[in-house]
Amino acid sequence: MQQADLFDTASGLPTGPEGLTYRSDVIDTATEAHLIAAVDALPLAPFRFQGWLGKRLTCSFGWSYDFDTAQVAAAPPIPDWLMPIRRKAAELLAIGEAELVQALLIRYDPGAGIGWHRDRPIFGHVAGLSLGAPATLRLRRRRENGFDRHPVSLARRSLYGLSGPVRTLWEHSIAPMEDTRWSITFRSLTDKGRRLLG
Ligand SMILES: O=C(O)CCC(=O)C(=O)O
Ligand SMILES: [Fe+2]
Repeated sequence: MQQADLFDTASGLPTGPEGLTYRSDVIDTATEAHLIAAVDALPLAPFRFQGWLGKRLTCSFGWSYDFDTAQVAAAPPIPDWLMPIRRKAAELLAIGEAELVQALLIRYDPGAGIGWHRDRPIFGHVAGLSLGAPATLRLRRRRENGFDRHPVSLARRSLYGLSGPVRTLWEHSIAPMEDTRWSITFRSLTDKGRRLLG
């Protein structure tokens, strides 16, 4: 199996898929508690899908989006209290913060996860802050004979970024949680997204 891009050629150490970034401890514990309370105070709606993933609760700003509905619609503007997080997300992605026009807030209660998917192609860069229980972001890319896989441990209060190949060629998923996790993800639009949504 060809896995050259998963390893640094000089050191032989794994580097992970290109475009994957990660930063731990981007907020303190008081801010984490404040954000969790703020997310829980939102009108979180159960994802309409009937099944084991249905326990995921979401709220969107900028544009509403859920990975396996075909619908994208205008949503309320991103509130001020999310702006410091958006700034950190933009820093990690090395883009301007105004590019992150969409925010998706999710609560995964025990038993809730998110199945294998790539985010919709109208969206470009993705960055996500993890709150509450730690999780594993599972990454996979189809090969001729199976998959390359790269699990990423998401500590609470950490931020991950997905750009380039890990965003466009790799799928991601999160296994059903045992304890509650919240995530705050931000997305930019691709050229295609800008054409479609203006
Ligand atoms: O909760 C997360 O960090 C990932 C969410 C996700 O993959 C999505 O909403 O597209
Ligand atoms: Fe996703």
